[in-house]
Amino acid sequence: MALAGIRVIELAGLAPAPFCGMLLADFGAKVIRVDRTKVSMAVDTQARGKQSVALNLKKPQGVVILKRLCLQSDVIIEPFRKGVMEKLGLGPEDLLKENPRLIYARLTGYGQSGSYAKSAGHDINYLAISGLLSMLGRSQEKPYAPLNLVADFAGGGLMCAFGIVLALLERTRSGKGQVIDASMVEGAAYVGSFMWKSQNIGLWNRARGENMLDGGAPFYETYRTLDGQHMAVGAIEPQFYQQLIQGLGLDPDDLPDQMSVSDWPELKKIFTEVFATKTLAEWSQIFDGTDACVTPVLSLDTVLTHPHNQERGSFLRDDRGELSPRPAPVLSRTPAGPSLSRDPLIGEHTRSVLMEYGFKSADIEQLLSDGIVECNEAKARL
Ligand SMILES: C[C@H](CCC[C@@H](C)[C@H]1CC[C@H]2[C@@H]3[C@H](O)C[C@@H]4C[C@H](O)CC[C@]4(C)[C@H]3C[C@H](O)[C@]12C)C(=O)SCCNC(=O)CCNC(=O)[C@H](O)C(C)(C)COP(=O)(O)OP(=O)(O)OC[C@H]1O[C@@H](n2cnc3c(N)ncnc32)[C@H](O)[C@@H]1OP(=O)(O)O
Repeated sequence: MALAGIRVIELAGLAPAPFCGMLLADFGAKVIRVDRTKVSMAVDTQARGKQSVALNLKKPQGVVILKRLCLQSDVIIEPFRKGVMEKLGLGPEDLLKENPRLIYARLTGYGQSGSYAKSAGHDINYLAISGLLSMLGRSQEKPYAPLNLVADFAGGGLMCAFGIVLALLERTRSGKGQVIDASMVEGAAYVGSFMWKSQNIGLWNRARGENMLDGGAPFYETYRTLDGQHMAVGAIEPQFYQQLIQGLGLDPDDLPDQMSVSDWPELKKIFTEVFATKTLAEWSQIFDGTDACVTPVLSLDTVLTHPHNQERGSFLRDDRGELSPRPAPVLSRTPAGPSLSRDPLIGEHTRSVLMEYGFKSADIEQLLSDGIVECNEAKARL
């Protein structure tokens, strides 16, 4: 796998950093998640392929252990508010001094500088400050955040993983690590570059929800079917739009022009009425194999049974039968090899990881009895 041999220390966080760690693990990195002690249940739902060490960083010995782990690792991902790591004596200066090859990734909402740097926040706040939230939502309605996909995952976890891979690549030339300041506000805005750079071609001239790609156009919309499901329509280009009209059984001569914006509401009404006359299966049969750009809106439960997804093996089931997306993209020689085993329990690998990093058995027992680290091997065997 592409990242085989890379060791990553991921300090446990909420959603973006765990996703970043999972991406690296899927592509072969050894990812050790450092959890707090005295926590009963992991909230990391993106723990595929990771190991867990439970370590109390509020104790000086805990800090020493983390430093030792970082000394023999390639990457650390920290998901805390600005200043937290420095307060613990684990800031970039401390760790890079000891391991100049270390890549120190700081995944935060607002970045390491600026007046918001120390403020709490979540995806919706970062999306708001990025400018993008103002563009998301239906006509005449308030802005609407599309789950926590854009800032947490695209602009946050994924962008941070990109930064880490860039830094690893650069290190092969310089031999040096570096600090990555991954701000979700900036990551989200960057993912949205198209929105800034396409303003001068008139794509966003109208109010929110009234443009071509934000729900304004009848040919870029979802429609309810007879059986209460939905079809997605993305027939932008005239030659594809023509196939949409044909599939709907409409006569183009009876309809206003595709690009007549003032007629869009009327055209939407017509499409809505027609889509409501057939089931999702019937519409799929009509449009599959055409270039009308019309597809069924699948649920998380039905993706697996769709022929295209089945043919490509786009989703996988783990040992417990849970379904999730296969890692993307697919590399021809060194594809990802996601773990199919259950997620780690908190502290399940404390002992084995510490041994691997050179700690002696007796020292580990002492750390356990002092409450600096915790083990959950017994629970894991149940
Ligand atoms: C929209 C998403 C978030 C969705 C997440 C939800 C899925 C989950 C959120 C709450 C969860 C539920 C809840 O936990 C209750 C249940 C728990 C149960 O176990 C499971 C079920 C639950 C219902 C559970 C279910 C779900 O998991 C939830 C609903 C996002 O937007 S995520 C993005 C958030 N933003 C960032 O990540 C940006 C950077 N980070 C920050 O800005 C801050 O970290 C943040 C997120 C604002 C949190 O601030 P907080 O004050 O809590 O922390 P920090 O200031 O960063 O400081 C961390 C302190 O912890 C100490 N520490 C860290 N590691 C250790 C250690 N190993 N040992 C000892 N101490 C440690 C560290 O030193 C800091 O201490 P100080 O405060 O003293 O400096």
